[in-house]
Amino acid sequence: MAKRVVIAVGGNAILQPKQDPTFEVQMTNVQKSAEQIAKIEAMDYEIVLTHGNGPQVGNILQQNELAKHTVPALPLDACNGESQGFIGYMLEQSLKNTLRQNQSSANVATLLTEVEVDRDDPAFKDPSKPIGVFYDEDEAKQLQASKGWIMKEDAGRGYRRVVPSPMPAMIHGVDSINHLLEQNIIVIAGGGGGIPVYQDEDGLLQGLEAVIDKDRTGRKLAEQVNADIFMILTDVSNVYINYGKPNQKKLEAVCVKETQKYLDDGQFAAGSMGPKIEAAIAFAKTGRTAIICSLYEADLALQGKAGTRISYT
Ligand SMILES: Nc1ncnc2c1ncn2[C@@H]1O[C@H](COP(=O)(O)OP(=O)(O)O)[C@@H](O)[C@H]1O
Ligand SMILES: NC(=O)OP(=O)(O)O
Repeated sequence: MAKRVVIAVGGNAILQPKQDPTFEVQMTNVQKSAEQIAKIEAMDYEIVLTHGNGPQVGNILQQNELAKHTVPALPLDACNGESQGFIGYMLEQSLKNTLRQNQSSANVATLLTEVEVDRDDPAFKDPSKPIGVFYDEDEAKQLQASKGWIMKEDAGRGYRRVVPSPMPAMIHGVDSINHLLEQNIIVIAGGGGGIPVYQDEDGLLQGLEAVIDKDRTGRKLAEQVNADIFMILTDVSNVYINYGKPNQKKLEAVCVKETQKYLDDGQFAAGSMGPKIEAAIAFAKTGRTAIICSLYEADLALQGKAGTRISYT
């Protein structure tokens, strides 16, 4: 029986911080990512693919704000939906073309995914999710004063606007995902962490203005579709301790207890590797394996030849 993997691709797979955020640039990046995902498909895995949207949803929000005097602005949950749609389109088309070239019989489907969160999640009072482009300190101060945006420093890379980022509690559409996987279809779901929603007093779904972390949603998705492996693809080959220092050491196979200790010791930056490690630990606690590795070594990592593997013991 084919093994099931949930793969979360990082922002760099779609747009790198210094790149111009044109559609063409993002499409070129996505095409390279699709070639890597197709290698995993060729290894006979059932694949659920999820992805970030921080730069894209920030840019959509800004487009809305700039045009609001002529076209009414959409709320952030609708912007999340837009970003799922256009990133899903780029991924789906690139994957279909690559699979066709590889003469694979697999197909691809993108699902718009709502994710339930707690309306009273404390994250709504403490925005922390960086979105959109980077600014220097002076620009950040000006934007904070003129537009009322909340600006925070993002992992040593500059200042960005931040929005609330509640925890994902329940992914919608898992039955559909399971059905598609059984039909040899790669499913793109939970993009941008999913569209945050809650159930109101009448049991009706309503959108919320927030951006969920895609690694957290990826982990939840992996649990809900009963995946064998949860994989986070990013722009470093491994997780390191003492990262960036002369004595940095790469982690290859680590258990939950050891990884938790490094996390508690502050080895993983809050806005970047920290959430990935938290998600990986949470998944590994279910007794299955989480992998963090480079997008370009994903196939090797699944064979145990690259990346960082986090297991319960
Ligand atoms: N301990 C660590 N080991 C490896 N990378 C780390 C560590 N701490 C921070 N990082 C940073 O995490 C980055 C990946 O996180 P992030 O930029 O959020 O990725 P993505 O956009 O791919 O989700 C790496 O480029 C690296 O600079
Ligand atoms: N939603 C989300 O986590 O996006 P990024 O990975 O691009 O920050």
